[in-house]
Amino acid sequence: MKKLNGKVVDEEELEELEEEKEKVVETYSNGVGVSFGFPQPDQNLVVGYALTVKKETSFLKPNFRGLARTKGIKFVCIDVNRPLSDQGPFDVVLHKLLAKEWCEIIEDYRHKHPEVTVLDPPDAIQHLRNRKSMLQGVVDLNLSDCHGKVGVPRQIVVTKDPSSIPYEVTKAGLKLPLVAKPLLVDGTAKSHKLFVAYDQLSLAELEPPLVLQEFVNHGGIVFKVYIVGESITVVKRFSLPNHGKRDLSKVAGMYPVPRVSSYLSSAEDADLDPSIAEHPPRPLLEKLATELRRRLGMGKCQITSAFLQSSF
Ligand SMILES: Nc1ncnc2c1ncn2[C@@H]1O[C@H](COP(=O)(O)OP(=O)(O)OP(=O)(O)O)[C@@H](O)[C@H]1O
Ligand SMILES: O=P(O)(O)O[C@H]1[C@H](O)[C@@H](O)[C@H](OP(=O)(O)O)[C@@H](OP(=O)(O)O)[C@H]1O
Repeated sequence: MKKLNGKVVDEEELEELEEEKEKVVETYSNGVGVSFGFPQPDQNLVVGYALTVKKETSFLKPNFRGLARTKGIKFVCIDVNRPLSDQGPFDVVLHKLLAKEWCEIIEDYRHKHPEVTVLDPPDAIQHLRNRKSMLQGVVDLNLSDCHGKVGVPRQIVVTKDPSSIPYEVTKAGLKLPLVAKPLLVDGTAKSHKLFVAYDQLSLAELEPPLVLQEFVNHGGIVFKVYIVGESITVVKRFSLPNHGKRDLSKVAGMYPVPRVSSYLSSAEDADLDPSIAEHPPRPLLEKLATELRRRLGMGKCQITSAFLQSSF
């Protein structure tokens, strides 16, 4: 463990943050249409934030703070060791801390300060902490007549006894290769550690709780779709390459997947086959956004050019 800006971070986290600092980052947010009452530039809006060091570093970058300042938005760090009501006043409280005690503090604050926009109310995002429940709103989407379809890869959840995984996979009829993902999503590096498994036996080496998802060939590109209020932003990222039937007979074992589609993997300027690189059609995105807003109140999803057999 080491200290950064007075906060304790583990070695892996620190390494990631330092790597990140060296990279030039583009801000792709256009801020258009954000619906929770952003002020005109001559007004002031105070956003209190409570974030991990990792999130503060990746999100509150100097260029983003600068852009916000020009729009009259000021970010103020919340001291989690002091009562929240003694701080501020805030127009917005932005937080991504998951501890139970913190969630209770935030809920209490929301009730005492209904005039403050809390992003996000813990109850509203609870289902996003689990890779099974986060897909629930997508599983039963019925987007007919809008230039595509949206679905979820076939998957099972394994909560215990890794030695039973090969049996469970056979029982569910899942086809190899499989993508193994930690079930719980808590913002740690561990929760983003994915593996691709090419044979049944190696599956027993995995550490539950996890989801095992069929690998969906999609041409090595994903589109991340960010929906905030009325605004829909699509970015094109590199992804895992297709696997062929022939490769499969030669490959065995389990392979860790790096953060293959992070913002460092932008494919915006790559020279790609138009059949995989063209953005998903606007009517599909708009319908998807409408449905996600209705069901979840917000949305971020990933879709591929095969649009869209899958949303992972
Ligand atoms: N079922 C799948 N079939 C093929 N590739 C997949 C599948 N699931 C995930 N991937 C690949 O792995 C990447 C990461 O998957 P996922 O988004 O589920 O994990 P994550 O840790 O939340 O990643 P991110 O930080 O990019 O949001 C995807 O962008 C995609 O490239
Ligand atoms: O930057 P994009 O491509 O949108 O991917 C995000 C992931 O989807 C999020 O899950 C990451 O947040 P968490 O690490 O808190 O889960 C988030 O982590 P970050 O905010 O620390 O960059 C990103 O990696």
